[in-house]
Amino acid sequence: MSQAATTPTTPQAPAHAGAAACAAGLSKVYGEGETRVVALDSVSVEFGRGRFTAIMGPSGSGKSTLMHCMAGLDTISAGSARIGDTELSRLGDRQLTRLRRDKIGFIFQAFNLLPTLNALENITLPMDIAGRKPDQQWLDLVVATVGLSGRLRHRPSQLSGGQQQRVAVARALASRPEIIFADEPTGNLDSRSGAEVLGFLRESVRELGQTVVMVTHDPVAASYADRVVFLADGRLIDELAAPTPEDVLDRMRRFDTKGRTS
Ligand SMILES: Nc1ncnc2c1ncn2[C@@H]1O[C@H](COP(=O)(O)OP(=O)(O)OP(=O)(O)O)[C@@H](O)[C@H]1O
Repeated sequence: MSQAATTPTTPQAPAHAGAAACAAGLSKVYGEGETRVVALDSVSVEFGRGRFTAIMGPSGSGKSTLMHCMAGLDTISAGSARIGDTELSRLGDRQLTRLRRDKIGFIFQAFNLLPTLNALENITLPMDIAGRKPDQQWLDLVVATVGLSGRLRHRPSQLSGGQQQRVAVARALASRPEIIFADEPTGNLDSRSGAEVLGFLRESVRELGQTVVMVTHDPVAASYADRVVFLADGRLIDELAAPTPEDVLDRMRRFDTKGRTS
């Protein structure tokens, strides 16, 4: 990565009780010698409880790496990453697996549903695997919120792309995780289905108090969030509150210009 990264505008963010997740001085280095890549360079950020945060930045800026490190899917090289009060670097593999299962919901670009199970079975699968009984009232609320009540017996192949992603959203919400990480959740959807899925994510934050962190390239998708944080060259360089698509686009253009002239 370039050494000429822009000065971070966000102050070092210490862990505090109100954050669903937080990173402090988080660095991630891949490879060594000539293949060494600093994917994250001392990133400090908090993801507030009950808030919807979008992570944006150019290709290769470290968005997925940040998400993977925060979700315990990848190890960190320096600094700290916490989910709630739990410091991830202190956990062994089995504890990390349990943490991901019990505290984190995931939504990916590919819906990752099991084709032989119907919508309801897909939604409750992670809890079935964990041997946990779903809270029926909560499950009913989640299913109603994402508008799937009439589709629960359908298999993924009998659902549209947007409906399949809504099943994935419901699956992520079903266990009431501490935090949901979504990686380009609308990347495979047309704009109308994408808007629906983003609307449901937004509603899960507003109505159900869920915490959502979403990686996206799309300024319109980012505008559904309460806050956008921007990465460039592995550093957190800026953030926007209550973003409109125009604000986000404008900010991205400015970074582009800086990148070309520096
Ligand atoms: N497993 C890996 N081994 C080596 N380098 C990696 C690995 N994963 C990511 N990188 C490098 O780390 C940097 C950040 O990658 P990352 O995938 O986090 O970026 P991104 O912002 O999510 O990009 P995109 O928008 O293209 O998905 C890139 O330079 C990438 O090449």
